[in-house]
Amino acid sequence: MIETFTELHGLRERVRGWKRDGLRVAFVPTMGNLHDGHFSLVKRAREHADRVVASVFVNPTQFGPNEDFARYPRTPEADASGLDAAGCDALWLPSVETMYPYGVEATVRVQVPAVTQTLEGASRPGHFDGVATVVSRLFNQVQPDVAVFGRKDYQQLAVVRYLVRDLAFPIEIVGADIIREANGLAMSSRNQYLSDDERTQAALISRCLGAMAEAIASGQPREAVEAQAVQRLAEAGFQPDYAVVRRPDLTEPAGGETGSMVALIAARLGRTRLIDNLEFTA
Ligand SMILES: Nc1ncnc2c1ncn2[C@@H]1O[C@H](COP(=O)(O)OP(=O)(O)OP(=O)(O)O)[C@@H](O)[C@H]1O
Ligand SMILES: CC(C)(CO)[C@@H](O)C(=O)[O-]
Ligand code: BAL
Repeated sequence: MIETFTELHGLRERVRGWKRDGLRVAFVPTMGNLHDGHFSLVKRAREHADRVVASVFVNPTQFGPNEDFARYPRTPEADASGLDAAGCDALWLPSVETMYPYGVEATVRVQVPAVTQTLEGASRPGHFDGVATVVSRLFNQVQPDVAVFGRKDYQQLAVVRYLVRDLAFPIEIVGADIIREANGLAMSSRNQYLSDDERTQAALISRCLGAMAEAIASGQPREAVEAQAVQRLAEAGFQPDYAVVRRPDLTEPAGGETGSMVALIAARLGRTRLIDNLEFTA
């Protein structure tokens, strides 16, 4: 049966006990309202460790002033039973006061400038400072051997890899594949904001990513492929923030370059902002 911890002392005692017994501990950080994408991370974590801790914390410092912090779906009971069924051993469920005991505004901030100037970092100023700050705190609180992050948040995974490297966290980072609905829509807590019609429409994002990958692999120029994707999304009623092709490290590929690539899209549909990506070889 999963154990829920709301105070740091209890969580630390439990994790220390496991480590004293020579057990390897994995960590899955989330913002809750869990779905099969999150549960796949727990299963992945299980493959890498003897015990799994998940956190549910809607982190105020990664939301912009006009974003959805207040209305972000919060479902702690359902999250705990879903995590239990997925084989998670402990749930770390801190309040904002427990996470930021000296105040949200006054807290030390962690920045990862190398990968946060573009894409999500440009569309959501300050977002990755909040992510890097809370992930650093969470890593120090849980002190796992391994942590699992979804590849859906592709740039976030890059940020976390930099963080671990530069701050020398002794934690192995595992990236887990994107879990999708039957129509191709990447699972996401924010899909809850979509109406039934929008949910059907939203599958266009993954189809656009597939078309971008095919077009690049067949030698079409990157700028034209990106512009076509933006146009297709806009014509279908989306407000695209970006539709781009990048190298795996998120730098811009040269014209005609081949090898590993990633196509990334962020677009608003009604009041919902969606992101998705597709890794491919050109
Ligand atoms: N469909 C998915 N497949 C794989 N991993 C996922 C998926 N959705 C979320 N994750 C991962 O789960 C972790 C927690 O993400 P988070 O709680 O923000 O969920 P989310 O569904 O992405 O929410 P949001 O809608 O707010 O972006 C992150 O590492 C994220 O990449
Ligand atoms: C990593 C994370 C839990 C930090 O708040 C969040 O950004 C998320 O859910 O992807
Ligand atoms: N899934 C990334 C967290 C966020 O959008 O704030």
